[in-house]
Amino acid sequence: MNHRTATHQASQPDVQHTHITPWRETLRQLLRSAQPHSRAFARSLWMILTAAILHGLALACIIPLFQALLDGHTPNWHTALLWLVLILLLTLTVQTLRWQAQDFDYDGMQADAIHNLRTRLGEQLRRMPLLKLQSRRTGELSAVLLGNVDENLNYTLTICGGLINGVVTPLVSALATLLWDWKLGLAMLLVFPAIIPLHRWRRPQQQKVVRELNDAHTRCHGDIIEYTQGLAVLRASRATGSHAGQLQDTVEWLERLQVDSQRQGIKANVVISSVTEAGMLLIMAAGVTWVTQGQLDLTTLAAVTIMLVRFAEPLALVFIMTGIIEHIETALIQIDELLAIEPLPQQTPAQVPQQFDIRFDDVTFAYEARPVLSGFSATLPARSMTALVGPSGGGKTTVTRLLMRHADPQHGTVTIGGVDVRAIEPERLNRLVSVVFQDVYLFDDTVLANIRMARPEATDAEVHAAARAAHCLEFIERLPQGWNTRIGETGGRLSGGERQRLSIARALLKDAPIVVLDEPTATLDTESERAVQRAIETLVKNRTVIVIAHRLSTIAGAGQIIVVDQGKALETGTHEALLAGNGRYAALWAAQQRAKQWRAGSA
Ligand SMILES: Nc1ncnc2c1ncn2[C@@H]1O[C@H](COP(=O)(O)OP(=O)(O)OP(=O)(O)O)[C@@H](O)[C@H]1O
Repeated sequence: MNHRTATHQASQPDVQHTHITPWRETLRQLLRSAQPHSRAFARSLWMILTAAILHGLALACIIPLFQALLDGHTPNWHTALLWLVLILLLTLTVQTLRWQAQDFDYDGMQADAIHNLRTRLGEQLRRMPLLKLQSRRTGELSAVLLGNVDENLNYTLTICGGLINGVVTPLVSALATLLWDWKLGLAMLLVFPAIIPLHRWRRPQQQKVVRELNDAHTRCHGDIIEYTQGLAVLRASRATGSHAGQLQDTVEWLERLQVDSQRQGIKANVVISSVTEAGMLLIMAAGVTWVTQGQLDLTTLAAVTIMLVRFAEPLALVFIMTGIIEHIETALIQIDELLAIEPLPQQTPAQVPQQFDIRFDDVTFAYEARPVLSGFSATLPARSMTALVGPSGGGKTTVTRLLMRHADPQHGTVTIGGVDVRAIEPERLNRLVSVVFQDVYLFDDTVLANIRMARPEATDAEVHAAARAAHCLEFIERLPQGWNTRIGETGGRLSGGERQRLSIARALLKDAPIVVLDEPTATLDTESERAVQRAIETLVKNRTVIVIAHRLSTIAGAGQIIVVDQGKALETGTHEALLAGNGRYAALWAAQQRAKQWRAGSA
C-alpha cells in the first residue's frame, strides 16, 4: 500500500462514530432543500402517501371481490360489481393523486428549488470570509456546487415516492386483510417486524459507505481540477508522472470504495430480498395449511397471492431507495455545512471612511493555531506609498489580507481613515481597495470584458482610457480581434507583463483610493518589468499604496518602508533613514547589493 492510499484509508470515518441521522431529520433536510417550494414538496409527499394508502386498500378489496365471484355456487354479480367499482374508483384516485404529486417536477418547482439552492450557495461564496473560502479546494467546492446539487436533488420526489409506495401500500393491504381474515392479515404484518431490524442492521453500514464514497468523489474532483490546472507547472518540473500517480491513487481509492459498496450492497440486498421472499413464501405456506385444514377459503388465499405478488417487488426496492436517500442526505449535509459558514460580523452602524490613511493598531492574528502577527502596529499615510519588506513568511501578505478583511484579527484593530474595517460594509470596502497580484487571474471572456469587470457600469471609452493609461493598447491592438479577442483563445499569447498590465488597467478603472501591489513585477524580465513599472506609476498617483516587495531596489523611493518580521513591524522609515539606522533593513539591503554585484561579476 502506498503512502497516499494509507492517508486516504486513515481518513475514512469509523463506522462506530458515524452519526446516524434520524429519518425525521432526513425528511426535514429534504424539505429544506426544496425551498422556496418546501410546502409544495410536502404537499406532493402527502399526495403520494395518500395514494399509497388508497392503493393498499384497493389491493385488499380484491379479497371481497374474489369472494363475491368465486364463493358459493353462483357468483354474486351485484356485490362483485360494487367491489369492482370501488377498486376502480380507488385506482383512479390513486393515479390522479400520483399525477398531481408529479406537478412538483412538471411545473418546474424541482428545477427552481435546485436553482434557488445553487443561487444560495453562490451567494454564500460571496458572503463567507475569503480566508475560509481559500482554505477549500476549487474542485471540492465545484463537486458540492454542481455534483451534489444536480446529481442528488433532481430525483428526490421520485425516490421518496418509491420509498413510500414500497412501505405503505403493503402495510395498509396487510392491515385491511385483517378485516377479512385476521390470521392471514397478521401473517402479512409479521413481514414488517422482520424487515425493520434488517434495515436497522444495514443503515449504519450503508451510511458509512455512502459518506466515504461521497468523500472520495469530492476529493477525486479536487485532484482532477488541481492536476489539469497545474499541468503546465507539472510538465515544466517534469512531475506529471508523480502527480498523475497521486491522481491515479485517488481514482483507484474511489474505485475500490465503489466495488466494496457494490459488494456490500449486493450482499445486503440479497439477504433482505431473501428474507422478504421467505416471508412471502411463509405466508403462502401458512395460507395453504389453513386451506387444507378448512380454516381459510381458497378464494381468499388466491386474492392474497395476487396482493403479495403486487407488493413484493416495491418492498424489495425499498432498500435501494433508502440507499439513494442516503446519497441525497450526504450531499445535503455537505451543502448545509457550506451554507452554515457565517460571514464576518459587521459592526453597526456602518461607517464610510472619508480619509484613506491606514492604521494597524496592536494587531494579533493566527491562522487557526499558528500565530503570524503579534502586536503589529503601523500607520500608512494617505496618498503615499508604504512598502512592506522582510523575510519570506514574516507576515506581509497577512497584513494586506487583514486590510481587505479576508479575516479579522484576534486582537487589535485595522482602520481606514479612522474607521474600523469591521464597520465598513463589505461591498464598500471592496470598492475602496484595488489589488494587483503576482498571478493575474483572467476570465475566459473578451479583453474588454476582462478589464470592465473592475467596474461593470464603465463605458467603453472609460475602459479604453484605463487600458491606455496602463500601457495596454500596444498589445491589445496586436491581438487578432483586438478588444474583442477572448482571453481563452489567446492562449499563452499574453505574456506575464501583459497580463499584469491588464490587471493594472482593471485597478485604474476601479479607481479605488487604496492600492495593494503584491510583488507585481517579481516574475517579469527587465523589459516587461519596465513596462509594468510605467503602468504602476500611473496607478499609484494620489493613492494610498501598500507594496509588498522582495527586491528592495524597486521600493527604495517609497515614502515609507516597514520591515515585517516575526509578525511585528521591526523598523519603519524611509530608505535613507533605515540605511542610516544600520539595522535589519540595512542588512537586507547590503545582502541584496552583494548578490547583485556577484551576479554582475559572474555574468
Ligand atoms: N491561509 C493560510 N493558512 C495557514 N497559514 C498560512 C496561510 N497563509 C499564510 N500562512 C502562514 O503564515 C505565515 C505568514 O505568511 P505571509 O504570506 O503573510 O508571509 P509573507 O511575509 O507575505 O511571505 P512571502 O514573502 O513569502 O509571501 C507563513 O508562515 C505562512 O505559511
